[in-house]
Order: sequence, then structure tokens, then C-alpha cells
Amino acid sequence: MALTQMALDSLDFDATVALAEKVAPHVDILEIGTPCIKHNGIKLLETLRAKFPNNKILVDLKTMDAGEYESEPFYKAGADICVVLGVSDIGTIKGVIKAANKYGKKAQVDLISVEDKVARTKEVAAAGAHIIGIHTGLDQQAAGQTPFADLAAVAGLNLGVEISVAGGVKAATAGQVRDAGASIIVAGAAIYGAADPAAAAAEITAIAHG
Ligand SMILES: O=C([C@H](O)CO)[C@H](O)[C@H](O)COP(=O)(O)O
Repeated sequence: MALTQMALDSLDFDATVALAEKVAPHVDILEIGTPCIKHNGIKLLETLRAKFPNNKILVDLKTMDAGEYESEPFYKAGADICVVLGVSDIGTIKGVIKAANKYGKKAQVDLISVEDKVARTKEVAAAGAHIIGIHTGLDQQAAGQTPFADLAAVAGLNLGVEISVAGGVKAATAGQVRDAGASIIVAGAAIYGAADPAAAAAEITAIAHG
């Protein structure tokens, strides 16, 4: 059993809200993707928070510095999860964890471009990170990479932290991701690029929850 997260990666405010309206009943977590939050800001989080009380909301800040200062306003505005980069200083990561704990929410550490993912996972788990993000970014996907080997290495540590997996996941691979130990399965393009995003979201959620 894993939760599903839909990545809203459009730059357009109204299109993002309209897509969220279609998919929200069919996923557990709505993600405001990095390009989307940079373009639209905290107002979009406030709008989605008010419209979708039944979904968790992740804000993919990909914070690199000033962890507590940058993330606290988003937790205060209703984010359930904020993302900090695993390549950032441990003080930055601890800052986001501190802000999350202050609001009873979660901090996710994204391992994108981290060289030694196993060592970093152990370090941030010991620091209190709630979720480890295994993430093959869009540019890495374009170069042919996938998240599966990293997922196996991190899940094999059995540290008891939640594991989120993102990077081109679709219905055909969601079962493999779930069975490999993911707690959260992220899908962006597989949902927003589908002819029927609601149906695509429902299909992936059925697999994730199975
Ligand atoms: O985080 C993402 C990417 O780095 C852009 O910021 C995507 O939201 C994430 O990769 C999920 O999207 P898909 O890979 O299209 O499923």
C-alpha cells in the first residue's frame, strides 16, 4: 500500500487549479511542482488549501539555503510537506525539519543529484527527516535515467522513514515502485499528459493502494 501524489507542473495558475479539480478526488497528495510554485508563489498554495481540504499538499520548494526561513511560511499557509534538497547543507535540512515539526507537518529530503544517496539518507534520517525523496528529475529522465536502482538501495536500509518515488512513474511501473518499498508514488506527466487525467490518476491510485 502506497499513497499517490500528483505533480502539478504547469506554470499557469488557473490551469493548475482546473487540473487539481479534476484529479484531487483520485489522489492522496497534490504536489505544487517547483516551476509552478516559483511562478505562482504562496497564493497558489492558499487557493489549493482552501479548495481541497481532503488532500495533503506538498510544496516542492527544493530549498537549497535558509531552510527554516524559506519553508516556515508555507507550513503556516497549510503545506503538509515541504521539500529540501539533499545536496544542501545539513543545517539547511535541519531548518526545514524544525519548521515542519513546529507545525506538526513533514519535511522531505530530495536526493536528486546527491552522489552518495545511502550515506545522505542515513544522515538526514538521523536528523529527523520524515520522508526521503528518490527522484529522477525531468532532465535526468530525458537522459534516460530511472529511479529504480536508487529506490532499491534506500529501501534496503530499512530505516523506518517514508520513501517517496518520482521520475516518470506511470501505471505500467506503479506496481513495481509500490512493491519495491515506496510509501508515496508520484506521477506528473503520466496524469497531466493523459487524455483523461482523472481516469489516469484513478488507475495509478488503484495500483498504489492495492
Ligand atoms: O519534481 C519534478 C521535476 O523535478 C520538476 O520540478 C516533477 O514534479 C516530478 O519529476 C514528477 O513528474 P514526472 O516525472 O513527470 O512524473
